[in-house]
Amino acid sequence: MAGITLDKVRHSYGPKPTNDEDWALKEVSLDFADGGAYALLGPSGCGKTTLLNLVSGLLRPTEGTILFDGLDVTDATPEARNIAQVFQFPVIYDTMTVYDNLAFPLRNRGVTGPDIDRRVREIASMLELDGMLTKRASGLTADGKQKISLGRGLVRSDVNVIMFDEPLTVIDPHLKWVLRSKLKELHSRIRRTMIYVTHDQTEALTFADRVVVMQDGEVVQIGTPVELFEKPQHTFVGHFIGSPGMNVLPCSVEDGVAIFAGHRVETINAAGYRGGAGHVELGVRPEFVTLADEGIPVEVIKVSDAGRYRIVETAGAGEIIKLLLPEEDAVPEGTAHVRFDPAHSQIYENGWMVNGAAS
Ligand SMILES: Nc1ncnc2c1ncn2[C@@H]1O[C@H](COP(=O)(O)OP(=O)(O)OP(=O)(O)O)[C@@H](O)[C@H]1O
Repeated sequence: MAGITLDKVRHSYGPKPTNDEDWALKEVSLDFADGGAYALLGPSGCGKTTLLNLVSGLLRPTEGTILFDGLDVTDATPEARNIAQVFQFPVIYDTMTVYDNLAFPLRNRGVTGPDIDRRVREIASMLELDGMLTKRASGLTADGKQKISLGRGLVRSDVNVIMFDEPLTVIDPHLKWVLRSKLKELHSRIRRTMIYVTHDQTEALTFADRVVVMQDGEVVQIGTPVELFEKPQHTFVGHFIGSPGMNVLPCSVEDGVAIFAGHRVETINAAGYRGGAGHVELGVRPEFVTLADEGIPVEVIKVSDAGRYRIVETAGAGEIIKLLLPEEDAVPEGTAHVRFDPAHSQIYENGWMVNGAAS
């Protein structure tokens, strides 16, 4: 196992990067702790696969250094880095049996005898493949084949890190949540460093202890699922994580208090704001907006069912403000008032949380 460090790593696929857009990965410095479960989360094209391939050694960074347990591996091959990687689509040998597919990475590394049988059966049982070990892989469904791929990634006990690149894409939706929880359980059992790439927040938040949120080739926040929910350091994180995402409203700050639509709004961080030339916004998640007898006047414009809650979409001061209402509560008609929880309201300047690190 290994702790992995990226020190000022940048990557461009073109030969002479000059502009900001030329970098598929802008400067990234981060640590993946030994034995941690991480997710790289962000929309398509934000640089997740590029970052993963830099760690695995499939790509060499244009700039910067990659260390495994303090050792510089920037120029080391994927084989020398001793990693296992599971891709989006199954990578298996169709003509081999399920058993031989699972045993392959072990035999390839010189493992012999009873150790192979023990590991193969252990992994097959975890992935519920034990009933089909003697079948040829070609006869399996797409789900079954991807399970073999996962098994091949998990079977070796000597790897430094196991990396998953959108591994559940071809999996049937019903099986997805089973495998998602299974991977989490596997991580708790084997405590190997794992990095899981996805654009799906549910997958990231279920699997990872810490999530690395990316946008436009940059890491915007690294945090636990709770930290990303409660203290989004960037409005992008607020939008991208949560369903629905955080309300982001234009505001000003006067004497350390945020002003939205002429109303004073208490926040966790406006008191420390010294003012500047930046664009200031107020962020509050729908979970922390409530209906009140007085406050900011709004009109209810849409109500949708979300299980135990209803999502109530309101319009106030030309902005959409969403809130969650317990299903037993009555939906107001016409004009209503909303209130923001001061402990969960925060201001942002140019997208970044004001005094983020200090709060
Ligand atoms: N082989 C390549 N050659 C040139 N540009 C590339 C190459 N691979 C990726 N890119 C570009 O680098 C940027 C980051 O791509 P990357 O595949 O790392 O993003 P991603 O977040 O993994 O996206 P997705 O979820 O769609 O796989 C994108 O602008 C992409 O077009």
